[in-house]
Amino acid sequence: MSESKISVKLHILDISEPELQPSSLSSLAQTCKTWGFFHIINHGISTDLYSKICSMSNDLFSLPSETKLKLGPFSSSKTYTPHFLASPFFESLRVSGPNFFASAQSSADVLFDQQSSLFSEMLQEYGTKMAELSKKITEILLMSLGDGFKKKYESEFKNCQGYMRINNYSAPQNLDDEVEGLGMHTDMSCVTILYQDQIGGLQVRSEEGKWMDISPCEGTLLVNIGDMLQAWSNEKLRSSEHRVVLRRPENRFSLAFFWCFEDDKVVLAPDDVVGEGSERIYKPFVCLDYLKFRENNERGKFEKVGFTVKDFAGAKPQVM
Ligand SMILES: O=C(O)CCC(=O)C(=O)O
Ligand SMILES: [Fe+2]
Repeated sequence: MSESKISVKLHILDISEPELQPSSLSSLAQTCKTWGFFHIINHGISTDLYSKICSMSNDLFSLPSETKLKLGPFSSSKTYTPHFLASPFFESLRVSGPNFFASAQSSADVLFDQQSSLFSEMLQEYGTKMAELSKKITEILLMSLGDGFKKKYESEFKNCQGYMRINNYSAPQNLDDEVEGLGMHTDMSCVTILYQDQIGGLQVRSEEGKWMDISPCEGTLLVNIGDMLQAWSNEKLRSSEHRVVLRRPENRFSLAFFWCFEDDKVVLAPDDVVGEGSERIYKPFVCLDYLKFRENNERGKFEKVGFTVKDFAGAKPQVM
């Protein structure tokens, strides 16, 4: 499967800057149209918080399968995705906002014998910070679309909600070649903020269909555009296909935060976003209907995707 070990060079956005230069905004817009991925620096999350969450996550995923399976996918809580659903190497735990503490604690209560709120407190802190960052990032992305778009935050994005997935990739044995840890997919979010550890393996698919590595870069977080924002921006922002390949006999840890429209939001690119003389690429659709489509469709299922928002709401029929 080894196709490419070429790393892509992505725009780096300093999120602490109070005012961005027009050149920085236009470079961001270009990156988002071409790759849909960029790095952020000075995000204010300490390495200490990541080490702690990573170590807690190790404890959690080391529990026996029977214990973890009490959380899903066939239990009522469905917060746990076991091995073999997305890939033999992938498992994850979902923690939902806005009350990340309560969500994490309800999983911790099932998993751990000893009562402790440390895990949930950390995830509450992380979730809150990620929600703040997501708001800031969305506003900057709106500004990158052009003058006057920032004000759309209030009317369109103020009810966005976040959830996160703690992802654990187990170490592949007998590595002659790389293996797929997480199959090709697009995210269903508006934006995703991703922390990946130093193992590497995340890849983005170029517009020409070539897989490019996104190498870990210490101190940065990775942001990518999801399907909701691709549709809302009439493809001025791209939701790129990505995947994870495993090349090293080591465990890999990542933490993905998804910032999404509320379930009953009708996604429709505003006229001024579409622009005069351009066609609207997507028909209006209700967010939850798209999420269900992805969940229920064999070809659009969870991480294994060939079927996304364009197939669901594209104004023109897709050539299959
Ligand atoms: O583990 C990673 O680096 C990527 C995870 C991912 O793409 C996802 O959870 O949607
Ligand atoms: Fe993803």
